[in-house]
Amino acid sequence: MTGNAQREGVTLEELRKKMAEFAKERDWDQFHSPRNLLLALVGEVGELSEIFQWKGEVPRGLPDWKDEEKQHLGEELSDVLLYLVRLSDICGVDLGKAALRKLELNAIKYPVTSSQKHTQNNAADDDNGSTSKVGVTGISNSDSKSRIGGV
Ligand SMILES: Nc1ccn([C@H]2C[C@H](O)[C@@H](COP(=O)(O)OP(=O)(O)OP(=O)(O)O)O2)c(=O)n1
Repeated sequence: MTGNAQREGVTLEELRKKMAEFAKERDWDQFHSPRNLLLALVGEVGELSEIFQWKGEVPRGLPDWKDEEKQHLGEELSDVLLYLVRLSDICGVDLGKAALRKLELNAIKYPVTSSQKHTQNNAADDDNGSTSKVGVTGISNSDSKSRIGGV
């Protein structure tokens, strides 16, 4: 099995258990309070932001980035994820379940309109791969009138 295949199989539950073990082995449970973990999470989001700071907009897939830069990005994304998983655990929230439920709520709040379906079909046929603003933002014209500034 390749490294990639292994990584694809990682579950939130595995990460939750590993973070719990990591803290226990070091006697760090005492420091992993909800507030401390939240602050650590925000700190790591700051470190993640620094990677993109002053670069302007960058294309998807980061084609011009060096391997070391992408590796660093992966490390900061991981720190954010690991603290988020640990914070959820310490707060007694099943993050996977909560996220699936939130996706369902999002789908109800932002239903796919027939015009968006039409746009997506057109985009699939479009050799340039360009999509309309509706497809890119996920906000339909009618939604945007009521939601921009009001969400
Ligand atoms: N009390 C702690 C300290 C660290 N970690 C774990 C979770 C993060 O994945 C990582 C964070 O480690 P650092 O605080 O050393 O942060 P960085 O790895 O980002 O290092 P630096 O800030 O030097 O770039 O270690 C943890 O669980 N609990």
